Amino acid sequence: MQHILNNIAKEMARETERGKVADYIPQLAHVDPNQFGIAVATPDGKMYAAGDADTLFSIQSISKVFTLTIGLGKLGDALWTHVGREPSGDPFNSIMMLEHESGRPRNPFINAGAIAVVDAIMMGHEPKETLGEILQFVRFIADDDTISFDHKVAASEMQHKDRNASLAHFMKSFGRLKHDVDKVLGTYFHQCSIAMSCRQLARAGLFLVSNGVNHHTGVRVINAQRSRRINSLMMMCGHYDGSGEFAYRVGLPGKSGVGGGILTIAPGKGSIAVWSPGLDHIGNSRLGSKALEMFVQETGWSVFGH
Ligand SMILES: NC(=O)CC[C@H](N)C(=O)O
Repeated sequence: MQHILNNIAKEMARETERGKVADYIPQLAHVDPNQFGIAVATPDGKMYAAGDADTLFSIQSISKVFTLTIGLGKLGDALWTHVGREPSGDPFNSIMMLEHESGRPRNPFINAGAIAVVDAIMMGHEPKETLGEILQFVRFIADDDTISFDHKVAASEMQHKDRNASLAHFMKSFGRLKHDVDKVLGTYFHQCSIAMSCRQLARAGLFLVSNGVNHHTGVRVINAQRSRRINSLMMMCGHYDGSGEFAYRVGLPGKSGVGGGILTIAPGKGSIAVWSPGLDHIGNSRLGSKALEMFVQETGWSVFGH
């Protein structure tokens, strides 16, 4: 495994087409695109890593997997009255389908859906309390109390919130959001600003590898059925309108973020986190996807076989 990761990191270092760093969040535009990291955590407690696997990056939309897990824990199936679970085939920040579907977002991984989920888990609480809960959960699954928000990234997004604010106000006009729009957005931007390394992220994904149990800590996080369902959603919706392409090339549940990270789950085998800040036109990490494609080719870890 270590050999495979070293080879992938070496290949990626040679790449010249590295994609484009997200610049609509000015704080992310400063990130050096010449970075690449990969880490694999396995249920037997092993961790393999190569490249910039200890560098912290903004997990952005990968956080939507964690808030979905919290939301299902709090509301159970009632969460599905707030958000659907079908692939959108649209960009992550699209407003189009919201009107047709009366303000109920298609799935929890597009921005509108994640905003609806965070509104649901706030349940009358102040943003600070909800953020404390989200951070506590991420630290718990990653078994790492050093994980924190990057307040500069959150502030940068708040300053350039127009698109997400439009989505939120539009949903609110259908009576879909319970809380004040700015409070919901502030909470959403902070959840997206969580900074983690590939190693931390790979460990955080372990509970989805083993039917809800994190074998690193030995603790059951969710039940097996819920774990299976979250993985299905990641497979179908985790890369927005690039989800089909990711399934075709990699064949694993995965969730990307515009910080350039991708968390990928190989059920029963391991949790793989990759990071490279340059994005493709859809907003998914260009080298991250490429590295994962190489990884499944070498390991045969795709759920569809070699
Ligand atoms: N795809 C993403 O990672 C988008 C998340 C980002 N915080 C946004 O709302 O635009």
